[in-house]
Amino acid sequence: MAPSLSTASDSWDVINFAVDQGHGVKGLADLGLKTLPNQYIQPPEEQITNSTVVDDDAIPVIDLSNWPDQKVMNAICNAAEKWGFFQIVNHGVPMQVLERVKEATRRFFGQPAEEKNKHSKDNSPSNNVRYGTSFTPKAEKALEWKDFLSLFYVSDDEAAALWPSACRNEAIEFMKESEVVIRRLLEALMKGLNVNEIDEAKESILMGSKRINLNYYPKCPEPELTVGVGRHSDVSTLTILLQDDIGGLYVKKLNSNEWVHVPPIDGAIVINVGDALQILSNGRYKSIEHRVIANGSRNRISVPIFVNPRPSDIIGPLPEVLQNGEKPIYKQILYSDYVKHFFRKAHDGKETVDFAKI
Ligand SMILES: COc1cc(/C=C/C(=O)SCCNC(=O)CCNC(=O)[C@H](O)C(C)(C)COP(=O)(O)OP(=O)(O)OC[C@H]2O[C@@H](n3cnc4c(N)ncnc43)[C@H](O)[C@@H]2OP(=O)(O)O)ccc1O
Ligand SMILES: O=C(O)CCC(=O)C(=O)O
Ligand SMILES: [Fe+2]
Repeated sequence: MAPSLSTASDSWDVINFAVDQGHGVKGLADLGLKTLPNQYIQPPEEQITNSTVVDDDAIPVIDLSNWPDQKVMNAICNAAEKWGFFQIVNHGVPMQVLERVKEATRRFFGQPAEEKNKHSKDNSPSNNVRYGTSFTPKAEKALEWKDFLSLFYVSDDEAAALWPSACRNEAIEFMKESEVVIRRLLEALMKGLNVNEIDEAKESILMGSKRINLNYYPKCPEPELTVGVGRHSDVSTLTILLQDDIGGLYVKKLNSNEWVHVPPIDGAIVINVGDALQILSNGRYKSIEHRVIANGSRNRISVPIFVNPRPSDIIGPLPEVLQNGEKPIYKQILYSDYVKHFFRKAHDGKETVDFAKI
């Protein structure tokens, strides 16, 4: 049972309640706490302050309505090189699909903790379905103010058997409806690297597996002391991110200490390059650090689809990128080793990609 607000202000086991019993930060927020539990207080250097945020610059917004258009393809490659992040509009994924998956996310997290916790690491019958809170609580010095459901796609049959019914159909629909645009983006990015055909092997490395996460950031007491998600880059090839209208995602500008906000645009999808594509492109396309603030007045949701190599793929700089004598800066690595390395430690900015450096 959840503690009362008066119990909550005494010393009680926050970790046991939020992590082990599966109440998550939503459970903490529902208690109406007035102060942030100590376990969520981030060190000052990780707290997000206005001093490093700039508002005179923004990630590109790219209109895909005239596909295929060389100018648009160039804009995609330039954005991937200079920002690692961009937004797309007129992308072809129907608005109703986007609305349905956002609604399903709210429905899943609106359920009682006992229901959500059936999908926790300890209770889920499969590693492919995981409900949790923060990022990797056992390895973190300070927790993050976020609950998540992470769904690794294997097949429709497996999803029908294992994914939570509160959001299963909508999550699959979003994944399927975004396939065309994912392929287009990857084709454009590959052309920019002199890869003119995506054969079977490249298809596996670029988009052989997918994971969809549903993220829930409840409103937070003392939001300035914590983070929604700490500084990290994604380990994917590309991430297709749907956010609601609240805002709070910040992206680090290349070669600087400045951060820019990613403003919510109705109907837009945020795209970012992940570590796998940075490695495949030998550093040409940038997997950029990003983070999410906690919000003191409203709940926020987001739904990233991580497009990845298959776990069994070996990834390294593509031969086409090295054909003119360019030196590889990354070694060949087994993708699942890379991902395990990422998941076993707390968020630490761009450190993960060093694991693959020569
Ligand atoms: C959650 O908050 C996040 C997430 C992110 C994610 C960003 C991405 O880019 S996700 C894309 C990742 N790529 C893939 O999923 C495709 C490839 N998949 C694999 O290689 C494997 O499925 C695997 C992920 C490595 C799992 O392999 P398995 O053999 O089953 O290994 P395990 O022992 O189960 O897991 C290893 C280790 O990782 C932890 N873990 C696994 N899955 C998740 C998950 N979805 N979320 C969090 N942690 C996970 C697991 O607990 C294990 O750690 P232990 O300490 O328990 O050993 C970005 C930002 C966020 O805030
Ligand atoms: O919630 C967001 O806007 C971004 C979340 C994120 O970076 C992630 O899940 O990898
Ligand atoms: Fe991310």
